[in-house]
Amino acid sequence: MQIDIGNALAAEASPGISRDALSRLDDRVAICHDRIERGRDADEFGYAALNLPHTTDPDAITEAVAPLQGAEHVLVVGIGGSALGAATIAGALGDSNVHTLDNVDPEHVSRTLDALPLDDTVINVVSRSGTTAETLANFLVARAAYDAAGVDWTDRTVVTTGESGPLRDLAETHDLPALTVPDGVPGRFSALSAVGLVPAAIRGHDIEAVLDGSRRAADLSGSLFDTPAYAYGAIAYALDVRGAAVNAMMPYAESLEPFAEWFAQLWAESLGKDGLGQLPTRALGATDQHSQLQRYRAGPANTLVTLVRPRERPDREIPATDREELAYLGGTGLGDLLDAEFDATEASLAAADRPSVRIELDRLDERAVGELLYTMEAACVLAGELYGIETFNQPAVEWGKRAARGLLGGGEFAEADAVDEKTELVVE
Ligand SMILES: O=P(O)(O)OC[C@H]1O[C@H](O)[C@H](O)[C@@H](O)[C@@H]1O
Repeated sequence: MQIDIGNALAAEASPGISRDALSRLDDRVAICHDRIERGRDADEFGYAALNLPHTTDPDAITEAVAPLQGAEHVLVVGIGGSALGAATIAGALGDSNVHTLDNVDPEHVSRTLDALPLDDTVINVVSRSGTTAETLANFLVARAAYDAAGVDWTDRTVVTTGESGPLRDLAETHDLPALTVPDGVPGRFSALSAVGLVPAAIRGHDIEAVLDGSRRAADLSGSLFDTPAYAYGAIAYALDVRGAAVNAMMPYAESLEPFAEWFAQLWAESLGKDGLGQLPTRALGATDQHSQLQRYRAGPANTLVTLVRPRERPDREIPATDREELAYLGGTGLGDLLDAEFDATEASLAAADRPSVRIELDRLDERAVGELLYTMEAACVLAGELYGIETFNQPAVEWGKRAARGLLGGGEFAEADAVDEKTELVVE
């Protein structure tokens, strides 16, 4: 994997960072790196996630799910960090048989359950805390659908959860295979544990190769000039403090769309604190060249565009045509066209002095997705150190969770009272 930060330099873009400032920033990166390494050595909360490439045991996961391997479909019931890692891995591997129930939109849940052959679908219910309302509600609904279809859900359910809690108890009651979310690993940093890997293992993907790829990125040095993760984290931070408050994640591969969603959670929940942090937005190349690119290039100069692509992909030829105006397309591939669009977008941003970063993966496979996930996690941890914020908590999100629970009568939560204090100015 390669990260090219050339188009984020001040000589090319505004906001951008000068080479001198980048060298000075590298001194701070070295200090942050020491902090990160201390955290990793002590397996401190959050920092422990950066040890997962070495601490996750792929054989234990494969063994636990062995009776369920070969299932045609996997339904992940989880939300946020308990769903997006698995979706990213399955997406990158082009596996459309890993489905996610995260939102509690009743129409979507019904449509998903109705479309699946439940007797050939494994449920992987995932919740670190074991208490998340959306996940538990969707799990109860899914179980009822299995019952209604005369399919025994207890034969087809794997639980991934913390050491204790309601889901752990449920696994014990029904003697379900249960994997543990490792201690010290927040949900959004857990993709390289059982949380992200169980669905891939059930579907027969090479999860050892995912971990192997992540190990390629896990050798962090103290300099941004030889650690791609630090280069990305440092550049994103430096451009944010110089005015790039938005980070548009724009992969040029449909199968990386879930990755952009995963990245958005990682970046927003980890770094959006104390009035700081970039707003991650999601875009898809080439589709969004025909919509959002207008804003990136000619709107307010507050956006860093992160372009991601595989260097190699299976191509599909565009048939030749005798129509003269289409002749340039004939005989090339759709992939060639996509690559040309990628290069054109990058150049068009540079020509307008707008910053971008180019991330290139060798190809979309297990190793590449492992490397990409780890790189972004380490980039995020570094950025958190540079901002001087607490990267691994999410108090603003917890506030909303408590308010919703209070409203549903799930306990006394002061946050729920705020709902009655809403100011209205209704126009009909
Ligand atoms: O894994 P769970 O405990 O169910 O949590 C699922 C999600 O819940 C919250 O919204 C947290 O802010 C997320 O970081 C977390 O990923």
